[in-house]
Amino acid sequence: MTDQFSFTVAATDGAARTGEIRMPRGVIRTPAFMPVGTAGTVKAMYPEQVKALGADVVLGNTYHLMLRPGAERVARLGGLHAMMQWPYPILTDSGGFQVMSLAGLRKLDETGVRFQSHLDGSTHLLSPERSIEIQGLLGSDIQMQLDECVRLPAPESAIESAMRLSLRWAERCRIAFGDQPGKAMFGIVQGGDIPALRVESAKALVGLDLKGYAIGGLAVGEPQATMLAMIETVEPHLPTHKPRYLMGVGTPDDIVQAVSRGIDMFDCVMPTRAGRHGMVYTRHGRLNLRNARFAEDNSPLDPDSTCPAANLYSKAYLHHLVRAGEILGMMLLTWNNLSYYQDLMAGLRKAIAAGRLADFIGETREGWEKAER
Ligand SMILES: CNc1nc2c(CC[C@H]3O[C@@H](OC)[C@H](OC)[C@@H]3O)c3nc(N)[nH]c(=O)c3cc2[nH]1
Repeated sequence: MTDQFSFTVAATDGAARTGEIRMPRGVIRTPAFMPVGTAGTVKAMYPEQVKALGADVVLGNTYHLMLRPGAERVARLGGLHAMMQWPYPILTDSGGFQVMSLAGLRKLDETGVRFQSHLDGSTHLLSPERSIEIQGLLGSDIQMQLDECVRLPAPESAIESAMRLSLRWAERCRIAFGDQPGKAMFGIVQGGDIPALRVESAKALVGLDLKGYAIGGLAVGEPQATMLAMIETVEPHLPTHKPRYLMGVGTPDDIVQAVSRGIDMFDCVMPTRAGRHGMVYTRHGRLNLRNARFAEDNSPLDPDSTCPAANLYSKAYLHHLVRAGEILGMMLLTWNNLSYYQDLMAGLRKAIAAGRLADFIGETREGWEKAER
């Protein structure tokens, strides 16, 4: 049987690539932005809308879903795709990052992470094997290894031990995942802001011959320059014929910078979370619609956008909804933001295919500067 998970690079422009990941549940056009649907929903959006905007894959999260509604329950109910009415690919994170940032009492050792639920204080063990088992129960198409992500800045000793633990956990996840045609398990490169550790992590993971490689441990408080330097450090050691996923990134500028350095996949809560708080991303930059200057601005966010949230409603109305805390405000701004992110990704894919990425990035950044003035 041909392997049902394939990645094809259609064109390159410098280190940037555009291509497709083909899986049984659908095709993921890269560079891809993956809307975050942590608890089985992309907040404030209908799944049909998310698809219509151009998203080919959404994210779920082991930590949240194992606590509520529970992985075995999701499996009994037919899996995440059926529950959330998203028949396309789903990528699930392994939960480690969340445990370290959300859970109550937690103890990390070689076995895994023991923690107390932030919902009801119940105790849980998230081991590499259990994380893969949960992702399987959810029905995830692309599963992430369990890893230890260290926030930056951090002592080199902490970064080194987390990187080595993550490598040992990658091997255990690979054994637990076994051979599931049509599904994939990605390794996660760690190593903080230390180039030698980053290279060691990348080389060891590539030695496991995984289907794809994430760069983790970034967008955890470090300056953008450090994040970009680590991408440049790791990228040459990752195979060109497999996808690269930069976890938790990022702003539109982060994304264009990382795409030009060879990243294929992104996830970030920014467009959805910011939308719920009145912040919008447009071709003309970022606007805070809570600002009184919009109270009588009858112009739409972007008349040239195909998204009704951007070309139909006035800033004044959106400002009113945000100030009034109206649910429609969250819905429209989330819709606008995800639409802008997907338009940006479509523009990047097109520019790489045409060999004009540098021009596209220049034009895009010029547009952002307009609003800031
Ligand atoms: C924001 N910066 C950032 N996010 C990161 C995430 C996803 C968080 C996960 O949390 C949820 O969003 C809040 C998403 O879950 C659906 C996401 O996958 C990471 N996940 C793992 N396993 N390892 C990392 O090194 C890592 C680093 C990150 N840096």
